[in-house]
Amino acid sequence: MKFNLMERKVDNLKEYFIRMIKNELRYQEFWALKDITFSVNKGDRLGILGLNGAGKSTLLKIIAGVLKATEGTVSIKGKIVPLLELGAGFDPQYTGAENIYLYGAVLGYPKDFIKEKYDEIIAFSELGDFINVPVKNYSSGMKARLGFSIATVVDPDILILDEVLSVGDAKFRKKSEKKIKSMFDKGVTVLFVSHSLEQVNRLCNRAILLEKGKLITQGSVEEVSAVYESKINENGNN
Ligand SMILES: Nc1ncnc2c1ncn2[C@@H]1O[C@H](COP(=O)(O)OP(=O)(O)OP(=O)(O)O)[C@@H](O)[C@H]1O
Repeated sequence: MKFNLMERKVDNLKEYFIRMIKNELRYQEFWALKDITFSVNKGDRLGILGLNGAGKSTLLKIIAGVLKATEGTVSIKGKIVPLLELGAGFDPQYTGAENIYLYGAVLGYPKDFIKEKYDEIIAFSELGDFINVPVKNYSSGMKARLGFSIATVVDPDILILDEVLSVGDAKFRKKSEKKIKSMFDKGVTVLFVSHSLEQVNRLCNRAILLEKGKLITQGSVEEVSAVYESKINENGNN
Protein backbone atom coordinates (compact mmCIF):
# COMPACT_ATOMS: atom_id res chain seq x y z
CA MET A 1 0.00 0.00 0.00
CA LYS A 2 1.55 3.21 -1.16
CA PHE A 3 0.45 6.62 0.05
CA ASN A 4 1.47 9.85 -1.62
CA LEU A 5 2.45 12.31 1.04
CA MET A 6 2.53 16.00 0.20
CA GLU A 7 6.07 17.33 0.62
CA ARG A 8 4.91 20.74 1.79
CA LYS A 9 1.83 21.44 3.81
CA VAL A 10 -0.99 23.12 1.84
CA ASP A 11 -3.21 25.18 4.10
CA ASN A 12 -6.34 25.58 2.03
CA LEU A 13 -8.06 24.58 -1.19
CA LYS A 14 -7.21 27.86 -2.96
CA GLU A 15 -3.51 27.38 -2.32
CA TYR A 16 -3.85 23.75 -3.46
CA PHE A 17 -5.34 24.77 -6.82
CA ILE A 18 -2.80 27.55 -7.36
CA ARG A 19 0.03 25.09 -6.69
CA MET A 20 -1.63 22.53 -8.93
CA ILE A 21 -1.89 25.01 -11.83
CA LYS A 22 1.73 26.05 -11.33
CA ASN A 23 2.66 22.37 -11.22
CA GLU A 24 4.20 22.89 -7.81
CA LEU A 25 2.59 20.00 -5.98
CA ARG A 26 5.30 17.58 -4.95
CA TYR A 27 4.60 14.21 -3.44
CA GLN A 28 6.75 11.77 -1.61
CA GLU A 29 5.99 8.08 -1.95
CA PHE A 30 5.43 6.25 1.29
CA TRP A 31 4.94 2.50 1.44
CA ALA A 32 2.78 1.84 4.51
CA LEU A 33 2.81 -1.90 3.74
CA LYS A 34 5.15 -3.85 1.53
CA ASP A 35 5.42 -7.54 0.56
CA ILE A 36 2.80 -8.80 2.95
CA THR A 37 1.72 -12.39 2.38
CA PHE A 38 -0.28 -14.51 4.77
CA SER A 39 -3.39 -16.65 4.87
CA VAL A 40 -6.05 -17.18 7.49
CA ASN A 41 -8.05 -20.39 7.73
CA LYS A 42 -11.72 -20.64 8.57
CA GLY A 43 -12.19 -20.43 12.32
CA ASP A 44 -8.73 -18.95 12.96
CA ARG A 45 -8.49 -15.94 15.23
CA LEU A 46 -5.54 -13.91 13.99
CA GLY A 47 -3.98 -11.21 16.13
CA ILE A 48 -2.17 -8.43 14.26
CA LEU A 49 0.62 -7.00 16.39
CA GLY A 50 2.95 -4.06 15.89
CA LEU A 51 3.94 -0.69 17.29
CA ASN A 52 2.24 2.60 16.34
CA GLY A 53 2.39 3.21 12.61
CA ALA A 54 3.37 -0.39 11.77
CA GLY A 55 0.50 -0.66 9.28
CA LYS A 56 -2.08 -2.70 11.24
CA SER A 57 -5.14 -0.52 10.56
CA THR A 58 -4.12 -0.02 6.94
CA LEU A 59 -3.97 -3.80 6.51
CA LEU A 60 -7.42 -4.26 8.02
CA LYS A 61 -8.84 -1.48 5.83
CA ILE A 62 -7.49 -3.20 2.72
CA ILE A 63 -8.99 -6.52 3.75
CA ALA A 64 -12.32 -4.84 4.58
CA GLY A 65 -12.32 -3.12 1.18
CA VAL A 66 -12.16 0.42 2.60
CA LEU A 67 -8.78 0.98 0.91
CA LYS A 68 -7.64 -0.50 -2.38
CA ALA A 69 -4.13 -1.93 -2.32
CA THR A 70 -1.71 -0.26 -4.74
CA GLU A 71 -0.33 -3.68 -5.63
CA GLY A 72 -1.26 -7.23 -4.80
CA THR A 73 -4.50 -9.03 -4.14
CA VAL A 74 -6.72 -10.05 -1.27
CA SER A 75 -9.07 -12.99 -1.67
CA ILE A 76 -11.88 -13.52 0.76
CA LYS A 77 -14.46 -16.25 1.17
CA GLY A 78 -17.46 -15.30 3.26
CA LYS A 79 -19.30 -12.31 4.66
CA ILE A 80 -17.07 -9.79 6.41
CA VAL A 81 -18.19 -7.51 9.19
CA PRO A 82 -15.61 -4.77 9.71
CA LEU A 83 -15.58 -3.05 13.08
CA LEU A 84 -13.18 -0.26 12.19
CA GLU A 85 -13.29 3.38 13.26
CA LEU A 86 -16.85 2.90 14.47
CA GLY A 87 -19.11 5.76 13.51
CA ALA A 88 -16.61 7.28 11.08
CA GLY A 89 -18.91 6.38 8.18
CA PHE A 90 -21.83 8.41 9.51
CA ASP A 91 -23.15 11.56 7.87
CA PRO A 92 -23.18 14.05 10.77
CA GLN A 93 -26.05 16.10 9.32
CA TYR A 94 -28.46 13.17 9.49
CA THR A 95 -30.10 11.66 12.56
CA GLY A 96 -29.01 8.34 14.03
CA ALA A 97 -32.16 6.75 12.60
CA GLU A 98 -31.36 8.00 9.08
CA ASN A 99 -27.76 6.92 9.47
CA ILE A 100 -28.88 3.36 10.21
CA TYR A 101 -30.07 3.19 6.59
CA LEU A 102 -27.10 5.08 5.18
CA TYR A 103 -24.44 3.12 7.05
CA GLY A 104 -26.32 -0.15 6.53
CA ALA A 105 -26.18 0.52 2.79
CA VAL A 106 -22.43 1.23 3.03
CA LEU A 107 -22.02 -2.16 4.72
CA GLY A 108 -23.99 -3.75 1.88
CA TYR A 109 -27.18 -4.61 3.78
CA PRO A 110 -30.35 -4.72 1.65
CA LYS A 111 -32.95 -2.08 2.59
CA ASP A 112 -35.54 -4.69 3.65
CA PHE A 113 -33.02 -6.32 5.95
CA ILE A 114 -32.29 -2.99 7.66
CA LYS A 115 -36.03 -2.37 8.02
CA GLU A 116 -36.45 -5.74 9.67
CA LYS A 117 -33.50 -5.19 12.05
CA TYR A 118 -34.16 -1.48 12.68
CA ASP A 119 -35.74 -1.87 16.16
CA GLU A 120 -33.10 -4.37 17.24
CA ILE A 121 -30.30 -1.96 16.24
CA ILE A 122 -31.87 0.93 18.16
CA ALA A 123 -32.52 -1.25 21.22
CA PHE A 124 -28.91 -2.51 21.29
CA SER A 125 -27.49 1.00 20.90
CA GLU A 126 -29.53 2.21 23.93
CA LEU A 127 -29.63 5.67 22.41
CA GLY A 128 -33.32 6.20 23.31
CA ASP A 129 -34.69 9.51 22.04
CA PHE A 130 -31.24 10.52 20.81
CA ILE A 131 -31.85 8.31 17.81
CA ASN A 132 -33.79 11.24 16.27
CA VAL A 133 -31.02 13.77 16.91
CA PRO A 134 -28.39 14.58 14.22
CA VAL A 135 -25.24 12.53 14.71
CA LYS A 136 -23.14 15.74 14.89
CA ASN A 137 -24.58 16.20 18.37
CA TYR A 138 -23.50 12.73 19.56
CA SER A 139 -20.57 12.07 21.83
CA SER A 140 -17.86 9.82 20.36
CA GLY A 141 -19.04 6.96 22.59
CA MET A 142 -22.63 7.35 21.31
CA LYS A 143 -21.41 7.24 17.71
CA ALA A 144 -19.35 4.14 18.42
CA ARG A 145 -22.34 2.47 20.08
CA LEU A 146 -24.58 3.07 17.10
CA GLY A 147 -21.83 1.97 14.68
CA PHE A 148 -21.30 -1.21 16.67
CA SER A 149 -25.04 -1.95 16.82
CA ILE A 150 -25.45 -1.58 13.05
CA ALA A 151 -22.34 -3.53 12.10
CA THR A 152 -23.02 -6.49 14.38
CA VAL A 153 -26.66 -7.04 13.46
CA VAL A 154 -25.58 -9.66 10.90
CA ASP A 155 -23.93 -13.01 11.51
CA PRO A 156 -20.53 -12.67 9.85
CA ASP A 157 -18.18 -15.40 8.63
CA ILE A 158 -15.24 -13.04 9.17
CA LEU A 159 -15.07 -10.42 11.89
CA ILE A 160 -12.56 -7.57 11.67
CA LEU A 161 -11.87 -5.85 14.97
CA ASP A 162 -9.66 -2.78 15.24
CA GLU A 163 -9.30 -1.72 18.88
CA VAL A 164 -13.06 -1.84 19.27
CA LEU A 165 -13.32 -3.88 22.43
CA SER A 166 -13.08 -0.57 24.24
CA VAL A 167 -16.08 1.23 22.70
CA GLY A 168 -18.55 3.15 24.81
CA ASP A 169 -18.76 3.22 28.57
CA ALA A 170 -18.09 0.30 30.92
CA LYS A 171 -21.67 -0.96 30.66
CA PHE A 172 -21.72 -0.94 26.87
CA ARG A 173 -18.23 -2.45 26.74
CA LYS A 174 -19.44 -5.42 28.75
CA LYS A 175 -22.44 -5.84 26.45
CA SER A 176 -20.38 -5.50 23.25
CA GLU A 177 -17.75 -7.97 24.51
CA LYS A 178 -20.55 -10.45 25.24
CA LYS A 179 -21.90 -10.06 21.71
CA ILE A 180 -18.47 -10.53 20.18
CA LYS A 181 -17.84 -13.52 22.43
CA SER A 182 -21.07 -15.14 21.14
CA MET A 183 -19.77 -14.64 17.58
CA PHE A 184 -16.48 -16.26 18.60
CA ASP A 185 -18.41 -19.21 20.02
CA LYS A 186 -20.12 -19.69 16.65
CA GLY A 187 -16.69 -20.24 15.10
CA VAL A 188 -16.34 -16.93 13.26
CA THR A 189 -12.95 -16.18 11.68
CA VAL A 190 -11.40 -13.15 13.39
CA LEU A 191 -8.78 -10.57 12.44
CA PHE A 192 -7.96 -8.63 15.56
CA VAL A 193 -5.84 -5.54 16.21
CA SER A 194 -5.21 -4.56 19.79
CA HIS A 195 -2.39 -3.00 21.74
CA SER A 196 -3.31 -5.24 24.64
CA LEU A 197 -1.07 -8.32 24.43
CA GLU A 198 -3.17 -9.86 27.19
CA GLN A 199 -6.31 -9.54 25.00
CA VAL A 200 -4.53 -10.90 21.92
CA ASN A 201 -3.18 -13.87 23.89
CA ARG A 202 -6.60 -14.56 25.39
CA LEU A 203 -8.62 -14.27 22.19
CA CYS A 204 -6.34 -15.38 19.34
CA ASN A 205 -4.71 -18.65 18.32
CA ARG A 206 -2.46 -17.23 15.59
CA ALA A 207 -0.70 -13.90 15.05
CA ILE A 208 1.39 -11.85 12.67
CA LEU A 209 3.82 -9.11 13.62
CA LEU A 210 4.24 -5.98 11.51
CA GLU A 211 7.15 -3.56 11.76
CA LYS A 212 7.29 -0.42 9.62
CA GLY A 213 5.05 -2.00 6.99
CA LYS A 214 6.90 -5.33 6.83
CA LEU A 215 5.75 -8.70 8.04
CA ILE A 216 8.40 -9.73 10.57
CA THR A 217 7.00 -13.03 11.76
CA GLN A 218 3.88 -15.17 11.79
CA GLY A 219 2.82 -18.31 13.66
CA SER A 220 1.13 -19.33 16.87
CA VAL A 221 0.06 -16.48 19.13
CA GLU A 222 2.54 -17.63 21.82
CA GLU A 223 5.51 -17.53 19.44
CA VAL A 224 4.64 -14.21 17.83
CA SER A 225 3.79 -12.41 21.06
CA ALA A 226 7.13 -13.57 22.52
CA VAL A 227 8.96 -11.95 19.56
CA TYR A 228 6.84 -8.82 19.95
CA GLU A 229 7.57 -8.61 23.66
CA SER A 230 11.31 -8.92 23.07
CA LYS A 231 11.05 -6.11 20.46
CA ILE A 232 9.22 -3.89 22.96
CA ASN A 233 11.95 -4.52 25.53
CA GLU A 234 14.66 -3.81 22.93
CA ASN A 235 13.03 -0.49 22.06
CA GLY A 236 12.51 0.36 25.71
CA ASN A 237 16.21 -0.11 26.41
CA ASN A 238 17.32 2.20 23.58
N1 LIG B 1 -4.50 7.92 4.39
C1 LIG B 1 -3.21 7.95 4.66
N2 LIG B 1 -2.38 8.80 4.00
C2 LIG B 1 -1.07 8.82 4.28
N3 LIG B 1 -0.46 8.03 5.17
C3 LIG B 1 -1.23 7.17 5.86
C4 LIG B 1 -2.64 7.08 5.64
N4 LIG B 1 -3.13 6.13 6.47
C5 LIG B 1 -2.09 5.66 7.17
N5 LIG B 1 -0.95 6.27 6.80
C6 LIG B 1 0.40 5.99 7.31
O1 LIG B 1 0.64 4.62 7.21
C7 LIG B 1 1.37 4.15 8.34
C8 LIG B 1 0.62 3.00 8.98
O2 LIG B 1 -0.54 3.52 9.61
P1 LIG B 1 -1.59 2.59 10.37
O3 LIG B 1 -2.68 3.46 10.87
O4 LIG B 1 -1.94 1.44 9.51
O5 LIG B 1 -0.68 2.08 11.59
P2 LIG B 1 -1.10 1.22 12.85
O6 LIG B 1 -0.14 0.07 12.95
O7 LIG B 1 -2.55 0.87 12.81
O8 LIG B 1 -0.79 2.23 14.02
P3 LIG B 1 -1.51 2.51 15.46
O9 LIG B 1 -1.03 1.42 16.37
O10 LIG B 1 -0.95 3.82 15.85
O11 LIG B 1 -2.99 2.52 15.26
C9 LIG B 1 1.57 5.34 9.25
O12 LIG B 1 2.88 5.84 9.04
C10 LIG B 1 0.53 6.34 8.79
O13 LIG B 1 1.00 7.65 8.95
